[in-house]
Amino acid sequence: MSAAHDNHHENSSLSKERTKIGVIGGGAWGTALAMHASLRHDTVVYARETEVVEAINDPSIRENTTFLKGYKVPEGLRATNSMAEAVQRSEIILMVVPTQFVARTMTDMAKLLQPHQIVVSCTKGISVDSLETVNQILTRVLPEALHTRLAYLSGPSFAAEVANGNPTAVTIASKDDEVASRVQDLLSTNRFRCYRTTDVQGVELGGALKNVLAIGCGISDGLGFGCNGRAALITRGLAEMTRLAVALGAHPLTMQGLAGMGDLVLTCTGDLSRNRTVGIRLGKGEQLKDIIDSMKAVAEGVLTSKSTHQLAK
Ligand SMILES: NC(=O)C1=CN([C@@H]2O[C@H](COP(=O)(O)OP(=O)(O)OC[C@H]3O[C@@H](n4cnc5c(N)ncnc54)[C@H](O)[C@@H]3O)[C@@H](O)[C@H]2O)C=CC1
Ligand SMILES: O=C(CO)COP(=O)(O)O
Repeated sequence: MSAAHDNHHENSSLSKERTKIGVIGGGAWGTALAMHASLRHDTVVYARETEVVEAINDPSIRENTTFLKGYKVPEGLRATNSMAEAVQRSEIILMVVPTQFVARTMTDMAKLLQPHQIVVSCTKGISVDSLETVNQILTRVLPEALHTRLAYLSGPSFAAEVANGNPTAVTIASKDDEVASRVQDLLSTNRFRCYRTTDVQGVELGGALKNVLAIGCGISDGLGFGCNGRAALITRGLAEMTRLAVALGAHPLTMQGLAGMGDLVLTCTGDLSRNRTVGIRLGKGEQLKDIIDSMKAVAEGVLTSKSTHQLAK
């Protein structure tokens, strides 16, 4: 099967191997992925916020009450305020911080990493300052020995649904297929199906660009434009995403997979989307600053729309 597609992963080959996983970032997605990983592996999540660590570890709470309220974490999951603890013990490190903090966080992490470890970015955005994708940031700030140890997880996956154990499928991208395959093996379960590809650029751009269109669809819905308008935005939006991504080196078929169309449809239609919610509120007449100020969570599409505009020009 072509490496540019989501490669099918047979259920029968689900591995039971156990390893150590560290998750960097205790927001909604970091927490949901840590909850998922802890069902199979010895997992520690690093969070900056003391209250997040305390609430997850407190036997009477066992929830990330700040970013993912309402979902009890599995028994084995532990949180820490020490990045070194989460990184140094782990074979796989899931990096789940918003785009604007990736460079700083990974510069701190660089001195803790060993070349046998694998770093999986689960972030979806394009830097507004440098117009870099996360892959470009990581290859700039991490030592060369780690450049082949990088992977990217993307696709339609609301944190709350993963935390709830709902069926989900994602794509794992790495320029080194063995690295993608290792991550695929270790993260797959019968409720969380991982496909894989070597098209890092396509997977990253799909995940970043769909957030911009989700804001657009939200605006359309907020204005009451209805289903016709939304379907037009999704369809023509996918064509625009594909043109930009291909111009930047992506494989066009990646945009038809989970990290492209899959996540675009989810985020443009699903009411759990923060980006879509920002758009709906804009469409109803609120000011962007007021919307952002009222949110604890990040809506990556706001800054990525600026980056995308620059890249398109
Ligand atoms: N929430 C979701 O359903 C999904 C989110 N993602 C992506 O995951 C990434 C992280 O998002 P969430 O976990 O949802 O975050 P969130 O919006 O729930 O929480 C904000 C995060 O930003 C971190 N943060 C705030 N200030 C910081 C700083 N100065 N330095 C470092 N980190 C700081 C917080 O610690 C927290 O982890 C984003 O790129 C998002 O697009 C991807 C798939 C699903
Ligand atoms: O990327 C996501 C689901 O795949 C989450 O989207 P939002 O950030 O818009 O909530």
